[in-house]
Amino acid sequence: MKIGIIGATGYGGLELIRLLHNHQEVEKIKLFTSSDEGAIFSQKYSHLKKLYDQPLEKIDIDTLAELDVVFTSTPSGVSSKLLPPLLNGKTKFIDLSGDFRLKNLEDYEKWYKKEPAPSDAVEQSIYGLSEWNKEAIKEANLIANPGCYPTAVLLSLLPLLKEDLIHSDGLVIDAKSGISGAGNKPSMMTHFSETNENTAIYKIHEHQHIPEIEQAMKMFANSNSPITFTTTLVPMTRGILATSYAQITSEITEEQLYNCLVKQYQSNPFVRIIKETAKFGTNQVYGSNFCDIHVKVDARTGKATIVSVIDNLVKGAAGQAIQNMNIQFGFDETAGLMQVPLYI
Ligand SMILES: NC(=O)C1=CN([C@@H]2O[C@H](COP(=O)(O)OP(=O)(O)OC[C@H]3O[C@@H](n4cnc5c(N)ncnc54)[C@H](OP(=O)(O)O)[C@@H]3O)[C@@H](O)[C@H]2O)C=CC1
Ligand SMILES: CC(=O)N[C@@H](CCC(=O)OP(=O)(O)O)C(=O)O
Repeated sequence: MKIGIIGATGYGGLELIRLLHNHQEVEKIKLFTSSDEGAIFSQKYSHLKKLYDQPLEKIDIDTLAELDVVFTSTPSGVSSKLLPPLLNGKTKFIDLSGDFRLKNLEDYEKWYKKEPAPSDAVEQSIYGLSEWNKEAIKEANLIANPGCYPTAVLLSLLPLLKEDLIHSDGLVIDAKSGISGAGNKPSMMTHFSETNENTAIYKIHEHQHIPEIEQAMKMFANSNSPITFTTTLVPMTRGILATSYAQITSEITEEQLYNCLVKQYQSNPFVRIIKETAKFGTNQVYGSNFCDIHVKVDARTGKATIVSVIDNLVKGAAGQAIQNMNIQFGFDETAGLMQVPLYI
């Protein structure tokens, strides 16, 4: 496999390189830049010395068209312009940004405040929630890799919504993320002195992942309710913990919710349903492609608390993108991805 990474210098790109490095099917990785053509990659990132001492290349349409698969790990508004002219060639594309996820172009404009991708490109894109869209992913030329928060939220809620074990009405989702979720460009949001010793809620009711979660709830669980979704930055580098609060449908027990999740994911290597646990946190998936899910019912309120954790850069971005490549090309789904989490 000859692979290209656009946005190789960013956090998602670096994580793609780390994971693809040990992938048996990968022969060559070309690294592209929009801002530093010719720079030796390992001089920018010393941890890659003796591994990637190659120059960064200019993004060139003809070079991209020669590759088997190209990952675009770029800010929103980039791949929507770059990829459409390339979509009918032999190269397959996996986009980590939000540019091709939302089928309703007005939603993209409203939530991302940017011009949407051309409608025919959006139409042919396949939503890459690996565990839920495998058949379509196998045939895809363009995969819209899910957002980090939607991955954590959807994997935990879809089975329960699909089986009508929880009500979609009144669903409240409170998600927390490490700072690397915001990429490598520092800002007032992510500056050390703003994030250290601080926990801050942001984009209240305005987060761009709201329409993505609602779209997928409709697509995979036939659920039409609007969600309440909030996001909080916590002072750590990696990890997402998403907690959802849902009213259970009558007479449903905790055991039934647990069994539903186990059944849904029994043949999926990266989703683990955790039953008894004194604590449940992001370190149990750190650096890995796992999504762990835990569910508890509060008999007093009739509500279920459903919690999931992922590493935003792995299952929430590069790991899921490689899992999708594996599915697309008929490789073992776990190829390059069975890291033991870095617990401590
Ligand atoms: N961080 C995360 O946890 C997750 C991120 N995502 C999404 O993935 C994408 C990448 O995220 P992340 O890696 O964190 O972002 P970063 O900001 O860390 O990196 C983005 C990279 O894109 C490149 N880039 C910037 N502008 C352009 C352009 N006009 N054309 C081509 N390349 C460009 C830059 O590299 P250079 O200057 O060398 O070209 C930059 O290093 C984003 O859309 C993000 O929202 C999705 C899930 C999780
Ligand atoms: C911590 C943090 O700032 N996270 C980012 C996630 C960005 C992202 O992944 O955005 P797209 O999926 O839309 O590309 C945020 O909340 O906007």
